[in-house]
Amino acid sequence: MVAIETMATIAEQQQDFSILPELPADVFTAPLKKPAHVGDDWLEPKQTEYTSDDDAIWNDLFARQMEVLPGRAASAFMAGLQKLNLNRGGVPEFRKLSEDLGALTGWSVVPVPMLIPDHVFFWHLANRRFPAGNFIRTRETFDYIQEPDVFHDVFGHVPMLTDPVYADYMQEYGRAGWKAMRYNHLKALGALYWYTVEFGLIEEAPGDIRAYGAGILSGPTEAVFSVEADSPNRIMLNVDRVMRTDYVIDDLQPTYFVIESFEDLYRQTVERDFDRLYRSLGPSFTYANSAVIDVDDVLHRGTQEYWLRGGRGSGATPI
Ligand SMILES: C[C@H](O)[C@H](O)[C@H]1CNc2nc(N)[nH]c(=O)c2N1
Ligand SMILES: N[C@@H](Cc1ccccc1)C(=O)O
Ligand SMILES: [Fe+2]
Repeated sequence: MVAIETMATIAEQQQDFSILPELPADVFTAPLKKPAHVGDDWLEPKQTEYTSDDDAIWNDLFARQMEVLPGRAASAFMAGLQKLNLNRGGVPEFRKLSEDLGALTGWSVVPVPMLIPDHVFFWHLANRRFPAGNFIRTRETFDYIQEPDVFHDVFGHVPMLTDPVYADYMQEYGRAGWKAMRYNHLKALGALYWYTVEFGLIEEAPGDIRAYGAGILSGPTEAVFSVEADSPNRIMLNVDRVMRTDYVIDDLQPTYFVIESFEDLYRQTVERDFDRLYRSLGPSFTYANSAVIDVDDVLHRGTQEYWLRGGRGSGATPI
C-alpha cells in the first residue's frame, strides 16, 4: 500500500516549479525577437553580397543537381531554370531575377534573414513576393541543412513560379493562410504546402512521374528516391486526405502525393471552399505519414524499407 503521505509528496513535487528554468520577466510582453536591421516586413534591406566561395558553393550545388534532375524534374521546372538563366554562375542577384520573373508572371523574390512568422510569409505570397533566405550553406553543411538557404529557396522554388497556373496557386495559398489561422488549422494547411510545394510529384504522362516540389529538387538524394525508389508510397493527391496527414521534416518522405497537372492542383484547392473541411478537422493529424488508407488512389505502395531500417543516420540506403 502506498502511504497517503507519499502521494502527497509526489503531488507537492509536481507543484515545485523551482526545478524549471527561470523565464525572463517580460516573456509574455516582449516584442517578437528579430534582427534589429529587418523591418516589420521581415525583409533584409538588401541582398547579401556573396564571396567567391559562396558563388562556388552555388555552382557546385547547381552542377550536382543537374546530374540527377533531367528526366526526374517536372518539365515546368526545367523550363523555368532555362527562362531565368539560373546557371549564369554564382548566387543569382535577386533584383535581376525579380525583373525576369516579374516579366513572366508578376512575381518577385525578396531577401529574408531566416524563417519568418507565418502571417508575414502568407502576406508576401499573397502579394506575389517570394521570401528567400539569402544566406548560403557552407561546405560543412553542403549535403543537409535544416533552415532554407538561398539554394533551396531560389533553385528549388523560383523556377516553378514561371508557370502561370503554379504562380497563381502560390498566391492563393498565401491568401488562404488567414482563414486557416482563424480556424486554428494552420498545421493542416501546412501539410498541404508540404505535400505539394515542397514534396509534390506530377504524373506528366501515364507512368511518367516527375518531381516539382522544391524540397525534392534542391537535393540529390530525394530527387531520385521520390520518383524511383520502392520504399515510399506514391498516391494521387486528395486534399481532404493530405490535410489530415502527418509529415516528416528531417528525413526523406515515407509518402509522396501526385497531381495530374497544375490545373488539377488549382481545381482541388483554389476552386473549392475549405470552410467545411476546416470545421470537420480534429485537433491533430489523423493519418500517419506512412499510412495507406482505403480511399487512396495508389500508384505505388511503398515497402517503407528505408524508413523501417531506421532512416537518416542509420546507414540505411535510400535506393
Ligand atoms: C506554414 C507556414 O506558413 C510555413 O511553415 C512558413 C513559415 N515561415 C517561412 N519563412 C520562410 N522564410 N520560408 C518558408 O518557407 C516559411 N514557411
Ligand atoms: N480555396 C481555399 C483556399 C486555398 C487556396 C489555395 C491553396 C489552398 C487553399 C479556401 O477556401 O480556404
Ligand atoms: Fe521550401
